[in-house]
Amino acid sequence: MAISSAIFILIAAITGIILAFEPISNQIKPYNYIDLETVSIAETITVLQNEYDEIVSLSIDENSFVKASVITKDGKSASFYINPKTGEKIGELIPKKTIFEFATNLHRSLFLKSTGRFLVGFFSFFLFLIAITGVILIAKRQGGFSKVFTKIIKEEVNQYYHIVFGRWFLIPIIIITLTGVCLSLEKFSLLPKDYSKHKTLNTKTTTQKLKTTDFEIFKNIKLNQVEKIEFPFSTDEEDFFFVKLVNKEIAVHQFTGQIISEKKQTLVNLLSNYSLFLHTGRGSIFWSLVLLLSCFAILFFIISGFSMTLKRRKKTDTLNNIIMKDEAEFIILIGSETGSTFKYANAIYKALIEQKKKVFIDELDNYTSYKKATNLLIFTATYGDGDAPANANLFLKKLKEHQPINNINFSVVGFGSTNYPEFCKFAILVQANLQIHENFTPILPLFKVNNQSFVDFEKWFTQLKNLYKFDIYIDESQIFNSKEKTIIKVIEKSDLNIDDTFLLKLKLKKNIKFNSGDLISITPKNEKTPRLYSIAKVDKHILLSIKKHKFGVCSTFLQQLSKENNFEATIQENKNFHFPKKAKEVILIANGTGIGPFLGMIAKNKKTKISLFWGGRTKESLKIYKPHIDKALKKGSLNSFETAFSRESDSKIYVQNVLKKYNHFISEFLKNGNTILICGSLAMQKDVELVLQEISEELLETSLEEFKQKNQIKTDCY
Ligand SMILES: Cc1cc2nc3c(=O)[nH]c(=O)nc-3n(C[C@H](O)[C@H](O)[C@H](O)COP(=O)(O)O)c2cc1C
Repeated sequence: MAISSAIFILIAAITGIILAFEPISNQIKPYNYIDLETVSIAETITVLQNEYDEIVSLSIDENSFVKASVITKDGKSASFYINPKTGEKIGELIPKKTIFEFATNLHRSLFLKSTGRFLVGFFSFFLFLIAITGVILIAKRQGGFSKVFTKIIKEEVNQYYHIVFGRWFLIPIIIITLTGVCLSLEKFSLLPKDYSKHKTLNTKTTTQKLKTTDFEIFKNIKLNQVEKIEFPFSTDEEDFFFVKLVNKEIAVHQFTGQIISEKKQTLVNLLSNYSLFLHTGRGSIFWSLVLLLSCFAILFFIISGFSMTLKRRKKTDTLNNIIMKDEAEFIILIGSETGSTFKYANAIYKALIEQKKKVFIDELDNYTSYKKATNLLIFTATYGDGDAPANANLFLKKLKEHQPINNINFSVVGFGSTNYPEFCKFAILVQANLQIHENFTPILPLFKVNNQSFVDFEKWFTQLKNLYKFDIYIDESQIFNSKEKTIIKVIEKSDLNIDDTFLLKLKLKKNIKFNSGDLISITPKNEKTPRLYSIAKVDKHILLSIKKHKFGVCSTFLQQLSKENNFEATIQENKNFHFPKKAKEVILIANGTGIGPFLGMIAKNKKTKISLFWGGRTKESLKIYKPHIDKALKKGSLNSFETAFSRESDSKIYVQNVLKKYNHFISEFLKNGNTILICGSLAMQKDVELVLQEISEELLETSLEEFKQKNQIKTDCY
């Protein structure tokens, strides 16, 4: 259905775009410079009678161009545009251009005559339904009808603009589709017929012959109310003037000027006139432009809609179970709407299968009983305003209906985004429902993954591995398209510094977009588990700050590389740890090699006031970073730099100790909605967060959680 309607709607939209130019190109012709409100019928007739032998008809079109059909003094019949004040011919009639003729036919009937007209009307109605259901979907995703016009969070370009344009063009599209349906119904004579007749108002009461230009009625009616005047065909008294006005038709006696009969416009006439105007934009450049933009919007909806569907299909069509549900020991259930959560669930599924585990994977809505299941892993996203995703609506109900056969250990991973007030709310609900169920036992606390962050996910994965003592790894290419693997060349390597740290400058062979804060994933030879390093982007290259661990396979491999060496890696976007756009002030906190991504953020900074806090062992530890810091301080891209050394004196000073001294600065900073980025060891992150928590509680009387919820605290710690 989607494809067939898309084809028809595509044709209608493209031809609609062409046709929108017709009224515009007509309107810009210079034939309507006289204000018709100032000219009466009598005036125009007077001048026409002087100029021509006979007048056949006079009409005013939608562009307010006055057209006269006359017999000229040399006996020829002619039609042209006139100046209604002087009767002069001012231009030839505009012939319909071939392109508009062609587009009109295709638009109206696809060159298929009645069948085509029917199809076009039918699909016009379809588009109306699509628009209405689209709004219902927006409401569902935004968390209710009252939120349809609230701020949209930009998750994905297609999805974002689908909603933005959806809001702007909803009303014009509804108008276009409904008027389209009306016009089709009219063509098939399905609108109520106009049976009304001329009502006789007067019969001739006087024999006095007046000059046409002396008729009171013609003196009183201005041209802006007139659509057409047909002049009497002969001098027979039974031949009248037929005057079609905007709101009625009248017959006027050709000798006395009396109104003989009139016919008021019916509702059906009015409807079809308005349908024609609203559907074609005739006579209005503004409305033609609205129609034009709406056609472009429809094209965009078709393209973005298909693109989203295909992407989702690709992500969700991948559940390939090799055993039946009742044989499985591990059950993986997914709650996902746009499909990204599937990638993670599938990666875990494959990892467990490699461990020769009996695993069954399914969507949350298919929850049922599982004869041999002892472990349940749930991965679920959250939608709307903390609601279940599309394939998980029924889960909580089904959980009550199906009593598990065995006792089951479970772990829930919530996928969500801190951009939404109800971060991972549905996962929280699932966790709570399982927790109070007597047959389910939690093996791990609820884990939340922000914006599909691989780093967040790995934290859960590491705990799962430790808990089950599994030697499993995730095939990253499942999560990050393996095509993205790229060759990387070493262009610079620093000497090994005092704490076995070093800097590595790398060049990408392919032109891949990345930012400071993104991750590079490197899998050493003969190894399966990839290692992640945070990237700094300096002079378009990658700068890594690495600590060589004594038995570290990857860090040793990287340390042994020399200039010009190549190796393979993938770049992973880590949106959660990008430098905030348009920020006035930012605080960066790091220890050890955690300073890495910050070197890139600082190097690129132009307008933001950055305060950097860094903790290391000794002054010597700073040596490899110092040139970058000094340059930035001098250039002004770094505002202040505070250090903490843990092995310089007897009293150990850590970065969190220095932060404490700046408590007032930090509290003001957070209060003003600014962002803090933290990078380095997990132990440091914990201690820093304790200090920030203290500052929030003591000086701001709130919890640090509030700032985390608002995405003011971004972390990348390992
Ligand atoms: C319209 C919309 C509403 C969302 N609402 C929430 C929400 O209330 N809470 C939350 O944590 N995440 C919310 N998210 C973020 C998604 O849960 C998150 O992007 C998730 O990773 C998507 O996974 P999926 O691709 O498997 O559906 C929302 C996303 C969209 C597009």
